Amino acid sequence: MEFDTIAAISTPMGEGAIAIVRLSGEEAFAIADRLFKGLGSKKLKDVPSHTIHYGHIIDPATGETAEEVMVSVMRGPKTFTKEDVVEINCHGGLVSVNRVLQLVLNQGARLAEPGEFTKRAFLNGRIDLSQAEAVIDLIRAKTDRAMNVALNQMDGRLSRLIRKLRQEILETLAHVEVNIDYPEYDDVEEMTHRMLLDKSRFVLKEIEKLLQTSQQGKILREGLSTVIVGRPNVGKSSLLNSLVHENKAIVTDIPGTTRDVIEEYVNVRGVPLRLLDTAGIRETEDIVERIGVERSRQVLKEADLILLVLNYSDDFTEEDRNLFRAVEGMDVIVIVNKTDLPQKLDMGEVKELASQYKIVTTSLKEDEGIDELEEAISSLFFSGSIEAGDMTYVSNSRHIALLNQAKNAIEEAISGVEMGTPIDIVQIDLTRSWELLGEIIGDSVHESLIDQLFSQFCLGK
Ligand SMILES: Nc1nc2c(c(=O)[nH]1)N(C=O)[C@@H](CNc1ccc(C(=O)N[C@@H](CCC(=O)O)C(=O)O)cc1)CN2
Ligand SMILES: Nc1nc2c(ncn2[C@@H]2O[C@H](COP(=O)(O)OP(=O)(O)OP(=O)(O)O)[C@@H](O)[C@H]2O)c(=O)[nH]1
Ligand SMILES: [Mg+2]
Repeated sequence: MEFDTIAAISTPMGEGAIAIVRLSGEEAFAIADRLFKGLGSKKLKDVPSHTIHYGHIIDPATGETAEEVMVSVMRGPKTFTKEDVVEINCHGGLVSVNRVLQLVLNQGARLAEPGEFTKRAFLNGRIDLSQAEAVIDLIRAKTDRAMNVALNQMDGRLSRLIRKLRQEILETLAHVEVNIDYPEYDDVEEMTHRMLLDKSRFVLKEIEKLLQTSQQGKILREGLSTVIVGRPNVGKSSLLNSLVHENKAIVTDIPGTTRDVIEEYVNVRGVPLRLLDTAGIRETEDIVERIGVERSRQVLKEADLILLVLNYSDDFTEEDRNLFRAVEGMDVIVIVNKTDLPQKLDMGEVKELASQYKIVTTSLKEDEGIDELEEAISSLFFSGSIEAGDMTYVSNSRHIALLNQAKNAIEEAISGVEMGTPIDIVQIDLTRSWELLGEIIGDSVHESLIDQLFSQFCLGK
């Protein structure tokens, strides 16, 4: 495939030691050669591939030196994009790289769109769609485990498994075709049914196995959505601050301090939490607070984990009881806070209501109980057993949705065979599952989806 030559700054905007302007495409060497002056009169187009060269960038309009650089030269197809790639390593700092980028664009390169380098790696066939999506996950990974999941997917593990399943389905379909051609043998129909069932059940089991990893996979990728709830003034914002080890949320002794939902990412012993501090839930006349309380109820519904905070130095109220009702059936840790103050709370009542939950007592003021809470969170979700190392996880909602649809199609094929539905109907279901699995790796996906996926990348990636 032939594309124009693109360029972008591939390092973050800001001061740093080095910043890179990357070029990819047919004209990459020619454009670089019009700007680069190395020692002697060597031309980048003539140097061996995968070598790096010291020299200067000269503004052709003025003849003045614009930058002192190192230039990497990589000839396609053995490059990230499979095209000719030049990377100009500039001094860090915004003026320097922007100046070099501008000169490169003046020479005919086009400014790359976000994700366009990776998109080319996909369009030129170096990686498939799920591998490209893993590149985004890798950049966004907030913990070691999330990074390992992304690395595995980038390495093509998920792709290989999906390809294997598609191959199984294809072979099954081919066998059915062959058998249909020999209807004169009596046992052919019987054989066809047997094989269809065996193969479909095998594929179904593999898809189910993958889907079973999706909950943990999603948590590793997006963080466990953890909502702190409790009556006003019990110490919810203090809890958020303790867990993130920073004063992120405003804490005062005025009930109703937090008005909006506050979101922070924190890594608790390898469990990535997306921590949400909410407005204390109570009936209120204050309009701003009321909106906040409504939002608290909203985020509650989407939570993976609830941290329900009670006040040790206050009576158990009807509002507390309502909270327990609101979180019924969810994963909950009950936190009894302010144990440094005199006890008023009836712990017997709490223990009764929270019989199926873990209860942790804290004094956030005295910095007590946080260790126990962190322990409770990590043991609740990983029971110490999760290791991203060797597992193939599905973590991407697009993949999960497609796997679920493929699963449904296979299930329909199976029940079709069992109920004696005509074989051509069963073939349609199997073909559909084959297509749905194909969308995961980007065989048979719509162009607008591809554009939308790559636009999530950062500039220069
Ligand atoms: N300077 C720099 N560092 C970088 C990147 C880059 O583009 N530039 N990468 C950008 O993300 C990552 C490295 N990823 C890469 C993946 C594949 C190839 C590549 O050339 N693959 C060839 C085989 C190369 C060979 O055999 O020597 C291929 O698969 O055909 C290059 C970089 C991280 N570090
Ligand atoms: N004595 C004592 N005071 C605490 C403790 N934890 C929090 N506080 C105090 O309780 C008050 C309320 O704390 P916040 O963290 O703002 O409570 P909140 O639940 O976020 O309150 P709202 O946002 O109004 O719903 C503040 O004055 C805190 O300093 C504790 O363990 N002991
Ligand atoms: Mg608060």
